[in-house]
Amino acid sequence: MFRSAARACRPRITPLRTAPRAVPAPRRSFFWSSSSSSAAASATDLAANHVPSVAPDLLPLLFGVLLAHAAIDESDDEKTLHCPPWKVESFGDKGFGAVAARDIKRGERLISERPLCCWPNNISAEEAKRLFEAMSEQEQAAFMALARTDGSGGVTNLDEIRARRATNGFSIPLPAADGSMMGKSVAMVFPRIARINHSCAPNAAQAMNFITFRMEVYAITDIPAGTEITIEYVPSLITASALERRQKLRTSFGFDRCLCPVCAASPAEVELSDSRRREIKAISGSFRAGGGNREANWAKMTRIQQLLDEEGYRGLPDFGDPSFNHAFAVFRTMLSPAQGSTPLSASS
Ligand SMILES: C[S@@+](CC[C@H](N)C(=O)[O-])C[C@H]1O[C@@H](n2cnc3c(N)ncnc32)[C@H](O)[C@@H]1O
Repeated sequence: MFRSAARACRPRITPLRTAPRAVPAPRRSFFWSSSSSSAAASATDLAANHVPSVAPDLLPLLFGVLLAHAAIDESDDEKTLHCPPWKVESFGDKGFGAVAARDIKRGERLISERPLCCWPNNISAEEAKRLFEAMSEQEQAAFMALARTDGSGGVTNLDEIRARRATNGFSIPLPAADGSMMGKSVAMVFPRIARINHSCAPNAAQAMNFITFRMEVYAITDIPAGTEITIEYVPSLITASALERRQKLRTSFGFDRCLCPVCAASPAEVELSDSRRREIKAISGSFRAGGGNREANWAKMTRIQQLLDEEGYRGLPDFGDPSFNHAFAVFRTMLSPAQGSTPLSASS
């Protein structure tokens, strides 16, 4: 199952789309006693982005209503909703994969897709069967058409339903009402996105949009027509050696041998890649110890970026440390200033 959710499926939390109705200024009436001004003020506060108290047995119904009415992002067009710019082709040992059907520009959204199912991460065979049987025939057919891994990792010896869920599911942390992550993750399967294979130097990235309840995939490089579109399944691979990545992919997905260009390169190139990733790990880890002046830190970040470039890694890396991830994202923003301006220097 995709474990990349914590970073790559990072939900984009934005305020509720439906603007709350303006609450009139409290007026004295027989509803409010003269001593109720504080109650009136807190009611005004509540109206802005309030999550109502809901009786538990109404939750499934309300969730269904919210899903049915969740607005489509205005920038979603028919293509990203229904017809992604890729063809599904066979890639031999990797099974099927997604190939760009036309030239794709960096930053393009390739798809915006609702999950086929949204299930607990760990379920028994009986529970999986029950949930599967509750799906429509069309949903069941789409689900069963997906790949199932028979590899040697964590997804062996599973029944047909759970094996498909494990091979194709994203484990997605749910956001809390205040925008923080609740820590509880659920498994979601997106039938078109599920055809995208993994790469340790991907050209696309995925993110869950909880407003539309759709997974979105973006190109992070230009992707020429005929090129395979890939995403990263597991977080923090940028600091892992080929062997460590193999172990992580085996445990999470049951595929033993990553056939991406980084892992399938010659032994000498793999060794070079390992040494770059070791250095990235060492430098990013050195920030945890704290200290260092701005110039030294800038130099370290610059070195990491150089190593990433040599590695052909175009995504925003997950170093396994949220605060360093954030610092590096800020560094990247400073590296690519608006056109026409001068990059900020270490001393500025
Ligand atoms: C979500 S599916 C991807 C689509 C799948 N190839 C298909 O035929 O539908 C994940 C499975 O694809 C295969 N796969 C994906 N990326 C791979 C890679 N880099 N190397 C080898 N196999 C890969 C593995 O069997 C993995 O369990």
